[in-house]
Amino acid sequence: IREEGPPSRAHPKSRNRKMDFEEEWGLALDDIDGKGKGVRTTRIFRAGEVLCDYHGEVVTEEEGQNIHDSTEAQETGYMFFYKRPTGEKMCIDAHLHKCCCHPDRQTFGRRINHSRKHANIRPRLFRLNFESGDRDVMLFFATRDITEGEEILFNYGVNKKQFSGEGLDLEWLD
Ligand SMILES: C[S@@+](CC[C@H](N)C(=O)[O-])C[C@H]1O[C@@H](n2cnc3c(N)ncnc32)[C@H](O)[C@@H]1O
Repeated sequence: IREEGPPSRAHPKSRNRKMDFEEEWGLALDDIDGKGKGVRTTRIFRAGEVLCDYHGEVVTEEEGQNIHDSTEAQETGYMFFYKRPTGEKMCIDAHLHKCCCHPDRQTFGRRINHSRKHANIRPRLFRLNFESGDRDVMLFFATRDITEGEEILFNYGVNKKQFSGEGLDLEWLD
């Protein structure tokens, strides 16, 4: 997954603390024919709205490549390579199912499938200030109104050669 690059909304009032935030926010994990897992909306999202982030550990491209090369092939699809406006090449590593900041729950960004032709969200890079310091955050925005129950998809911006680890049957990489 490769991309270049504030609005954030207040968290909705918590109705059920056990519910994953993103489920409450309007996203749910689902089995998608021929794609494994994917993410669907559970409410309408308006064009321009933020759906979620691509959550993971921010590392340099080189570190990301090393992790990629030493990780099982089926886990290597969970890495988002991008370039900062300053030109630095970086990677958000989400190959682990749970991250160290949310060890009790899964995040949805890593489960979003690819489509070039039917993408309905797009990633944008932000540099946000946290108590722990400034951090890169990749947010997904709706590119059009999205109805309830739609699968959310974004353009990975990769070609078949970059996915050679998965074999030659990559018709899905439209
Ligand atoms: C970031 S993961 C997406 C979530 C993944 N489907 C899962 O079950 O965890 C990327 C991997 O999902 C699969 N994938 C993504 N988009 C797809 C599509 N349009 N059709 C089929 N498989 C897809 C590929 O195996 C890819 O390496």
